[in-house]
Amino acid sequence: MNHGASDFHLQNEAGADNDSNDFYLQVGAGGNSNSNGICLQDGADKNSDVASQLVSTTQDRFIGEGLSHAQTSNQENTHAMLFSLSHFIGAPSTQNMTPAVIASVETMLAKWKGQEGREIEVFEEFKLLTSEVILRTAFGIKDCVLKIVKKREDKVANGEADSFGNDFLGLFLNAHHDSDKENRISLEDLVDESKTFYLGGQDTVNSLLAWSIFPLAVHGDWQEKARREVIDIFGNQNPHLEGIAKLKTMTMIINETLRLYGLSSGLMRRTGGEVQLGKMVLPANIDLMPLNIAVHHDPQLWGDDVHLFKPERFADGIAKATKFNAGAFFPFVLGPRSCIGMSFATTETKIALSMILQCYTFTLSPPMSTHRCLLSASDHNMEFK
Ligand code: HEM
Repeated sequence: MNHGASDFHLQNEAGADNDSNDFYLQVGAGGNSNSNGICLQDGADKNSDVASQLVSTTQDRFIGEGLSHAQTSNQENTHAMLFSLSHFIGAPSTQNMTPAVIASVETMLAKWKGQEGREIEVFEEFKLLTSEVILRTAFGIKDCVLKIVKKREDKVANGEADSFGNDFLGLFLNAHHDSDKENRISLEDLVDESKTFYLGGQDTVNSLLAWSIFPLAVHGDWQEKARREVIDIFGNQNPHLEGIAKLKTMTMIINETLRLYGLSSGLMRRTGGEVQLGKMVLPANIDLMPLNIAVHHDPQLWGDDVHLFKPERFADGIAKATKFNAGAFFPFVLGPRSCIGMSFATTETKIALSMILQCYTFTLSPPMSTHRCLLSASDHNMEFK
């Protein structure tokens, strides 16, 4: 379902009262310059027309059997990959990625300066940003994966380098050359994983950024709280990992954004054997689609204000917000097939939002009236001020 565009009116923080510094940003999660639509219920990877075509028609050819599509028959390899990748994408790697994210956000902000007074399609801007980040962090260079693989292998073989590199591709190459046959992945898998990471790292963070900036434009009080926290922690300096870990208000905002505008509406699962689900007995080999969006919008779990943007529900952490119901909040899924890019995604989002908040205030721009109708019609009761 596509909703229309959401436009933002940004003010340069340095000259917040100066009209000449004002400019408009437009957020359209549709990723399609014609529709500029925001989709409240579809998955992030399905938000853009282009992405949904890929998912529905060319996914296998394009993505192949990357981690996200690995079937249970591949699970041993998948688990081996998951184990090492989780470690790579988890805490240690956020240190490696921080300078790359900062450099990419700086490029974006420099471009915004030149665009003052004009409307900017923020979703497109974030798409470029996240694409650049993933290329810098995941592959280092933009060339064809196989060409890079060959180059790196040659270097290690000639003794010019002692490792395949510190990025995702280097990790995949290590797995490809693993001395233990059980853990080894084929070259084909390596290429598929690279494509999965490229797509996984781009559309998802792009959407999270666009959806996070949206309620902040609507709820100026939360925007101000977030800015105060950012300034308290970083001042006017670039974000650093130690400070990112202290961004409590921003974490609450991101969690509430993921709850309300979660990027995936449901998850495809197949029963491996007969299984009891509550009072139901499900036979083997049937497809299920647990709807995380339904759980995230269930008033019995979250209260009557379930449709309102209220980051304060996460003030004492996820456990308290969910009344200790572990299955009530799973934007990155729970269990062995959970998202391995979670830490990467949230860190990138926090860096980008911090740097935007340091420079600009933003409000919804006049064309948002269309959205007001759409949003209230869709029972989301967004409070527009
Ligand atoms: C806000 C950002 C993101 C969200 C909300 C998100 C959400 C999810 C969800 C819901 C799944 C489970 C899908 C399923 O089981 O059917 C998943 C899996 C996955 N995600 Fe993410 N993701 C995000 C960012 C990323 C990033 C940045 C990367 C990579 C750099 C990534 C890589 C993956 C991979 C490889 C899987 C498959 C894991 C497996 O099946 O074993 N994700 N993600």
